[in-house]
Amino acid sequence: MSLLDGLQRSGAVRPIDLALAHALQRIDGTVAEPVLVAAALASYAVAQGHAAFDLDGAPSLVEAPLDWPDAADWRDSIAACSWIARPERDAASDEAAPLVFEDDRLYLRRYREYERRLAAALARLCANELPAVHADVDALHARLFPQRDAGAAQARAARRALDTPLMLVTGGPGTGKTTTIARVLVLLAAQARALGQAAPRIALAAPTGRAADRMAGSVRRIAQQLRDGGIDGALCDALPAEASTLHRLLGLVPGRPNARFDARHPLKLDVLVVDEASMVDLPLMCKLVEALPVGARLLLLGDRDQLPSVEAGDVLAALADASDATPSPAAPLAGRRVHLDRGYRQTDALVLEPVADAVRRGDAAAALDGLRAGSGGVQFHEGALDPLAPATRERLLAPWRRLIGCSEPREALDLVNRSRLLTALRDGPQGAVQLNARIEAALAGAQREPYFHGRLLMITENSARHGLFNGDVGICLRDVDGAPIAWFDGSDGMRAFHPGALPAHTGAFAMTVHKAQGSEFDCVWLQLPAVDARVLSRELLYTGLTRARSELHVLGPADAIAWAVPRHARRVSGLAHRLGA
Ligand SMILES: Nc1ncnc2c1ncn2[C@@H]1O[C@H](COP(=O)(O)OP(=O)(O)OP(=O)(O)O)[C@@H](O)[C@H]1O
Repeated sequence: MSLLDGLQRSGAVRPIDLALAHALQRIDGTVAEPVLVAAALASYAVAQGHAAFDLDGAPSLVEAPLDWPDAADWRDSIAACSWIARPERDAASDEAAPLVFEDDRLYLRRYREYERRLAAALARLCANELPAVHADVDALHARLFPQRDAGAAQARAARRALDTPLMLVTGGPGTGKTTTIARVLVLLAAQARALGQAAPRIALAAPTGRAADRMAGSVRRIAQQLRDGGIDGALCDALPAEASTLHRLLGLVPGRPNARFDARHPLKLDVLVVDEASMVDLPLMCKLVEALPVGARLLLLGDRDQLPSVEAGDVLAALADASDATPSPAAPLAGRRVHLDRGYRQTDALVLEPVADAVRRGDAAAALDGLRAGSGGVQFHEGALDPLAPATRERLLAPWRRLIGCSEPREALDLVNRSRLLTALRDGPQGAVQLNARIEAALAGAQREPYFHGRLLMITENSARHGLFNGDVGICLRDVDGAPIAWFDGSDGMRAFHPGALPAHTGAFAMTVHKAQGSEFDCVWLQLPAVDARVLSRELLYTGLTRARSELHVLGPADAIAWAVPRHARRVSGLAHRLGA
């Protein structure tokens, strides 16, 4: 049996990946079989979140015991194929070739172009000349960041942000990224005033609606604190009260490839702040940076230890690596990042840092010790494989049961958003689908209705027509006549939909950690699987743990910690290399 047949029979890759190989075979019967297989894998790699297929990575990309070609032979046959461009050998190599082989990575042309365009756009952005920081602004900086040891990294990040058009601020939850950048925006307003310019046009954006709402809420709170602290109100007015999703900002409509704003029709702003940058994928980051007008500033906030974007990328990690490169003309991002590592959040109860830090560092034994010690709001239900078992059932369901007596949509949504069951997997007994169904059955009780009072819903597709987007969460409530209505949060208040008219959606009491990226909950129940799975990674565990604000329950075998912590959810990408790392 040929390798291509073997790949097909294994069921490990998608029909569309094989279709690319078969199309190539039809066009040119002389294309060697290893090349056809590599083409299928280049397509499959993108679906797995990689920008390209790394030739040495076949066994870890495809879960099937196949006899992979010898790496050197594979390389040679790819290099000899006229359907694959080789820009390193021939800069003008065929623009029409569907695949590009570069740096030992095989790309679908489109993704190689996204990487190349993003690297070029970032280099252009970094080359923008900025006026020198005015003395008044330095004075205000000193006032906003009184030099205490604890806040020194924040002060440094803010000062650096003033004199660079691109700045990355990385750090875990509650390390003060938003606090720092909000003060930077006040300083930029002061700089414009000192130079006799109009106040800067500032936009706040994030990859998901929830993350955008959370950011806007934080910035509004910080603006008020600054006003209360005696900072000039006119400067504080420069802080936007709202934030939008990146899709809305760019005018990207589902199903249409082109954004309303792009390099030829740039965004009308001077400063763009993007939160949760770890969730931004390669195509979106490319479109975003290209759409910035000349002279604009970009401030990226994120936590590189979290899961990378679902779609192709791991852009934040690449940018962070590029910012750590030795300064040189080939490394435009060098020195443009500050990492904040001290947590400030007022947690009353939750002491998460020892466990989260151990996971981040890759120390499984320390993570397990921290979980077992179980102090400060962290509880490890060691060996528990079913959160609905008697030991935890009522504690898990209690906050959602309270919804029965609640008829006010916003109050109900706030209540239900306080607690969430997160899973590593989607399917199987410890997966989100089954657990959610069982929770719904327990809560619906006598109602036995699919859209029972208090059911939590999550939208799973983008629908511009409804103004509802993948990941939006809403609540079903019965109206006075007993008819079910689904309520979703909107910028103008709660919006009502007939459940039958909603775009694709699912129940959301239990959801995967992937779906919970960008959200936080007072209480998180994190169910780990009984058996190892490839999605179980250090980043997944870290992201799951850090969604909790005041109470965290981890359920699962101790082994799950040992499986997850050594495994990285890293992605194949050439972006850092293009930026001199
Ligand atoms: N230097 C500081 N001194 C005291 N408190 C601080 C300091 N910096 C931040 N905080 C407080 O810590 C909390 C978290 O800050 P902030 O929201 O800015 O963190 P973040 O890194 O943006 O968090 P997230 O990743 O969740 O968005 C806030 O309550 C803030 O007031």
